[in-house]
Amino acid sequence: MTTALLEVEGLSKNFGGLQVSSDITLDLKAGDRCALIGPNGAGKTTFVNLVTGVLAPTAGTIRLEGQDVTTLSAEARVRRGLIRSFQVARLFRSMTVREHLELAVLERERKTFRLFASVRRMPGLADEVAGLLDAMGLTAAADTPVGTLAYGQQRLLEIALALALKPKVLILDEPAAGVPHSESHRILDALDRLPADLAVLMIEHDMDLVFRFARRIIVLAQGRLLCSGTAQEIAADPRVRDVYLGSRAHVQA
Ligand SMILES: Nc1ncnc2c1ncn2[C@@H]1O[C@H](COP(=O)(O)OP(=O)(O)OP(=O)(O)O)[C@@H](O)[C@H]1O
Repeated sequence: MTTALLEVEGLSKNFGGLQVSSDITLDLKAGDRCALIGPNGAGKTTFVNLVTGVLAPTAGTIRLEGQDVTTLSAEARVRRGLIRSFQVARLFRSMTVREHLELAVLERERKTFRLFASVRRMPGLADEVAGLLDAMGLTAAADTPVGTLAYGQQRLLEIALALALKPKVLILDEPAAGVPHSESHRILDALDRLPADLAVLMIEHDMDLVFRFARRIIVLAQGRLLCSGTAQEIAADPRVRDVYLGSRAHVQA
């Protein structure tokens, strides 16, 4: 039996009187390809913030490789291999794709920014960055400033940056955000090349991508785990249809 890399047990979060996450229990094992879905306001972002340490839970436990990390800082969780993809838009627009990846590798090695001038002398750095560029299909864009990248390339860089931190558990937050539907196959191709033993949890609104990527889909509704299953099981589950239709009716009301 494969041991879980991430175990979440009884996780709950209240904001004042509002319960936004309710008693969520799930786990991720090496090689998992999971997606977390649910209508707007279901609590997906809150769940990710709890797991990554941005928010403190009201109740529940989070374990990484069997160790309780519930009270650890977000940074300490990153050091233990729990990585969430982050938005390139927040980075330096004039720096190139390659420079961003070099910085991310250095960050992992805990070098400081002022050593950037000597970055290229770090043994293995160029090869590691070349490998990340290749895996994410970004080699041709290596010397492009991040500010001029197309959305699809930005999303690929976000995944590459997360991989540079050598994750064990990777949380992909909307990896196809802003990417035209016709281009989402590029994201899927890159996701197919993720390290096989990585545990991946994707939060994504593009259901086509979710259904093609995930071997297990977890559905949240009103902060609770509604059900989980394969793409076929989830697509056929009337409860899932109900929560999505219910939320649309609510939005239109
Ligand atoms: N800091 C907060 N204080 C109070 N309520 C909050 C806070 N953050 C989130 N909420 C509420 O918690 C609920 C879940 O929000 P959350 O952003 O986690 O949902 P989501 O599933 O990620 O939604 P979306 O798909 O729209 O991003 C919403 O009703 C939201 O208004």
